[in-house]
Amino acid sequence: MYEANMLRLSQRISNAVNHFSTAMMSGASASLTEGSAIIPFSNPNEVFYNPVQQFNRDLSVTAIRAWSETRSKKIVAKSHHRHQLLDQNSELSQENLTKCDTTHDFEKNCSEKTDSTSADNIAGFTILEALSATGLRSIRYAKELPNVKRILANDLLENAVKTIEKNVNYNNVSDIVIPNKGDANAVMHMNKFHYDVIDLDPYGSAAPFLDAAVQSVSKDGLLCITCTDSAVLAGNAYPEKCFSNYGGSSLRSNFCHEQAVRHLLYAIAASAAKYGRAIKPLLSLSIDFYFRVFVQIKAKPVLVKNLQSQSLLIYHCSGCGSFAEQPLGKTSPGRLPGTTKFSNASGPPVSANCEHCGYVHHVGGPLWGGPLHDAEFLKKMRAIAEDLDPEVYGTKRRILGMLALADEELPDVPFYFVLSQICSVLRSQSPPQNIFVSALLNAGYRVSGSHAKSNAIKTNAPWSFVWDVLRSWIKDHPVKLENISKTSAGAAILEKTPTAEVDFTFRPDSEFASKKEGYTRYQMNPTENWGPKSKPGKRTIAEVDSKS
Ligand SMILES: C[S@@+](CC[C@H](N)C(=O)[O-])C[C@H]1O[C@@H](n2cnc3c(N)ncnc32)[C@H](O)[C@@H]1O
Ligand SMILES: [Zn+2]
Repeated sequence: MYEANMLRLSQRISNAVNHFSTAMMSGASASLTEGSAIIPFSNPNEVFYNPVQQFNRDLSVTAIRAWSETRSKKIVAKSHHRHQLLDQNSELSQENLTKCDTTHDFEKNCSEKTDSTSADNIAGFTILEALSATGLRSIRYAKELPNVKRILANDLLENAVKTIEKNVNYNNVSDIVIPNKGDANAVMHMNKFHYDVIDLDPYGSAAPFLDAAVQSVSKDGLLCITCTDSAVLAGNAYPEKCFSNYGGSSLRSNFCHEQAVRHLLYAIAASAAKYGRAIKPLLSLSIDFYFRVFVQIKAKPVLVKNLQSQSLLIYHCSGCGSFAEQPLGKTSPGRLPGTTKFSNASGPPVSANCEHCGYVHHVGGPLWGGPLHDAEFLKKMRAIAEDLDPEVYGTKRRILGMLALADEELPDVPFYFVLSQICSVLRSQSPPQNIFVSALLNAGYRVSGSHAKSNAIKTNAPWSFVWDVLRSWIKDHPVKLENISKTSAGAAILEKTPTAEVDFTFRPDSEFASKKEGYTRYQMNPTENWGPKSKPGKRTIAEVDSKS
């Protein structure tokens, strides 16, 4: 199944790019089809195109559809409610009608109000693609998203904007997509609360654009944000750079990919908070070499108060890899019913040295500690994805796989460990994953995988129990003590005898549901040079070919 999926994906990339490069070499004009868009090329160096990001674009079309359908439903429900209120008070309705007849301005206002309940106006929304390159994404949005009213396809470069114009005309979407030359930040700062959807897909980090984006997006609008600077966000070499770009220090850890997503969400939330806006992450993913989040912006200052308790530091043991969260704030019920009290959290959750192995902790963060995804949104998106035409959406199976994984993640448990990696601390063979998971479930703990890493385990079980499970396993599957250094973290953990009863009886629910659904769950890098694409002008046909 996995090989077949890989082959299909490689073939799609190869077909798209071969079509392009073969025609180029013969001097003929060439075009590339992705989704419903066709992009003609005359020179591979003139613009940016990264075929491996088709997943990002397919996923984004699906996510924006899910957001817009939910939004339309809410607007219709609100409008019905308003009409019901008006009907109940016929006197007031009559008064309004009379005023409409007599006052020009009010008439206009009334007709706008009437229009605003018509199906088109209710669902219509605007998009800013702030860093557009070829316009491919905007063209796909125009063709594939029902009810999109207007899209501004913006780029800083003259050449890129010319290409966007050419592509927009070629695809007959000039009634919807407006090419624009401008600095993304200037465009957003000049249009506060303006765009219903803002898509940021930069080279590297989106950090320089966050402050403008959180202000330019409309109330309940959607931010779709990519970051490809994974060395900063998920690596351990640049904690200071992560701190300056995203407001939190990165750590070397097995959970670095989820940590990266949480750094990005924290940076968006911290930017938004300054303007009385709060974030609601709808879907937050670590994908291949980049991160992509879909975040709704709520213009409710009262929600901003939660940011302190939704932010956390992470203590990570340098010896055994165990970790503990330190929330920065605490909420509790206020004195008056329905109110909330906000206060500082108590801590720290660990001592200077790890209680399990004695090594020191490193501190990372602050980062976003709230949920990564919204369950309702995932349900909606999965339903939409089920109906996608695989001929148009070449990455449909992967979208379904990724959404299934995201959907089963424990929403209130940040981070995860990888069984083989904690076993290597003890120089032990890994128990089968389902047996290990069964032991946690049998003890009453919750367990899930993570979309961010295959074989990851998220659990609310305390580390003391996790180590006891492995100590109990080792009793029946002994390790060679001579292979373990006396000063190692593993030796310190194995010195202790297990105190908890561990029941390894197999549980059917230890097999994660997403596995059974047969979708592409974890994509391996299918091509050479898999990664972010270089800027235009730096590529050759050979480089483009090497993708095939
Ligand atoms: C990674 S590409 C965008 C790819 C595109 N979104 C897609 O899906 O194919 C980044 C683009 O951002 C543009 N860019 C870089 N800095 C910018 C800025 N400050 N304002 C507007 N555009 C900018 C670059 O010219 C480049 O075309
Ligand atoms: Zn430790």
